[in-house]
Amino acid sequence: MKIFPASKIAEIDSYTIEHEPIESIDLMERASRKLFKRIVKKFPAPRNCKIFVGPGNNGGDGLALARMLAEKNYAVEVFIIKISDCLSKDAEENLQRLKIFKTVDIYEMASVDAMPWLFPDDIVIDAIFGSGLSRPIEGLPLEVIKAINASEAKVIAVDIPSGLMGEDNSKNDYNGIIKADLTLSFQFPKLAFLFPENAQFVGEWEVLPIGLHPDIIEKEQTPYKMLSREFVKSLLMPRKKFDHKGTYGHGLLISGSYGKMGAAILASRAGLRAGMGLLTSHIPRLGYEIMQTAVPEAMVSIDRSDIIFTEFPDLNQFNAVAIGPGIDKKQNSYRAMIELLKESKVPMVIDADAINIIGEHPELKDDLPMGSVFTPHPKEFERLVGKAEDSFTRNKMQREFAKEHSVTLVLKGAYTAIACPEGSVYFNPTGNPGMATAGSGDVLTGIILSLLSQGYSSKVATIIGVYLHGLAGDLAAEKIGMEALTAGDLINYLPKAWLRLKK
Ligand SMILES: NC(=O)C1=CN([C@@H]2O[C@H](COP(=O)(O)OP(=O)(O)OC[C@H]3O[C@@H](n4cnc5c(N)ncnc54)[C@H](O)[C@@H]3O)[C@@H](O)[C@H]2O)[C@H](O)CC1
Ligand SMILES: [K+]
Repeated sequence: MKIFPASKIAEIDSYTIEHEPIESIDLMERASRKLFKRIVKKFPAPRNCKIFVGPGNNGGDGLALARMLAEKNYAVEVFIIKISDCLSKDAEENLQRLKIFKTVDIYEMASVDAMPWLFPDDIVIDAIFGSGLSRPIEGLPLEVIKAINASEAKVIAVDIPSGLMGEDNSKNDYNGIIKADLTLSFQFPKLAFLFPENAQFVGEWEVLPIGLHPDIIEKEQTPYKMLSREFVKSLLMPRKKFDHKGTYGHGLLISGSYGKMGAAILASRAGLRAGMGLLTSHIPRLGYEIMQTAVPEAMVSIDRSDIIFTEFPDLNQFNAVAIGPGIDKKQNSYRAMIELLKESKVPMVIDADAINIIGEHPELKDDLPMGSVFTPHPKEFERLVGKAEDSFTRNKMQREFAKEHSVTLVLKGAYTAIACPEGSVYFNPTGNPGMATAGSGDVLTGIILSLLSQGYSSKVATIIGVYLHGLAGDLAAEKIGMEALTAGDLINYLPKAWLRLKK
């Protein structure tokens, strides 16, 4: 699913109005009907609804919704916040349509003194500003937003919480943003919903399709996309009858050190479960028996060092390489890393301390093999790319890094973001907080290595890998809960994740 910047939404709207064709007031009616149906489904017993309305079409949606709820016998009060002298054309039309309902009290709020008391059982509908917001909120609407946020009422935001910018909130005033319990977004999520610091405003969010024109959605370009099962499934290569293990490639995994052999085991097991034909695990000498016992399917290559990574086997036999899980960043590992980057001609996954080594020695960035994939968590990202004060800026830095170095750069977290060399960013919807556990990243590295070895491009291997990893986490959490989930469970649920993905 594409995610468009707020600035493009008016364009998509106008195209729909002209080419469907549909009157703009009818498009508003269709959108509001979707809101109405969703709200009634969520709160089937009529509740007191207090609807706060702004001057634009977001306010128009609120006014149309008020009429629909009143028809269904919900107790509705409408508060039109006096922000400008007139309402938008369609909002004005909906105000006239609403006035016919004598059961609905309509108040014009010229000052915050007219703010009603909000009870915990009330439903507050936030229809103050939508995608047309152009600057931080001040004055009367700011006071109203603060009062709503101070209440215990359930808050439902129409399209986007008022005050939140669709993308860049780096200069916003956080006091002037509605804190919604539920956000019902028209047709697409907004980019800002995917950033952790905005979760306090967005609450849960859902997308309501409102029938915007498919041609313009197809034609209009955007760098931001949300992964879906259908899309990820369409990227899979089918297995054929006469395939043999050579068909699915041979991966080299460089991992483990003294005290961290678990990372090597997890990444190796995950790699095999993700379908690679052959795996060679290169580990320090102390890990030999551990690996042979825990992962009998893996071949083992032994480092001359007992405890760390200092060398690697002949690379010619491998289709892909991964380095990082559980390695250390000792001086000798850094030296071996210089050689590895120079010699490798196949795509590489670079994770954990391998990222930190490059972060500490930025000149290594000039030797990255084509098709490299980086998988940092936020702290490793900071060491590699730099510090950002907010997620939008971080996302921009991520995109620029991916482009400049021609790499795929994953930023792990809720809605893991995958930035590709050509400038696009894919956000992943699978996964849950149960996966915030030791070894989860090692499993991801193993999976991506496995897919690269099987011949998927770096971009596709990363997309499938990230999606599958999160899906395994979701299936595991469904069965055993989030608290008890460990990285090993992610591997155990990989088979089910594959089946669900291919269903
Ligand atoms: N395609 C769709 O998704 C549809 C969306 N609908 C709804 O329309 C709004 C967008 O409406 P728009 O009129 O463009 O913008 P707003 O309602 O957000 O209001 C903008 C209004 O306010 C002024 N303004 C902007 N920022 C400020 C500010 N900080 N302080 C004061 N005033 C401000 C601006 O100049 C405008 O006058 C979308 O979110 C949906 O809810 C349609 O109903 C259906 C199709
Ligand atoms: K809103």
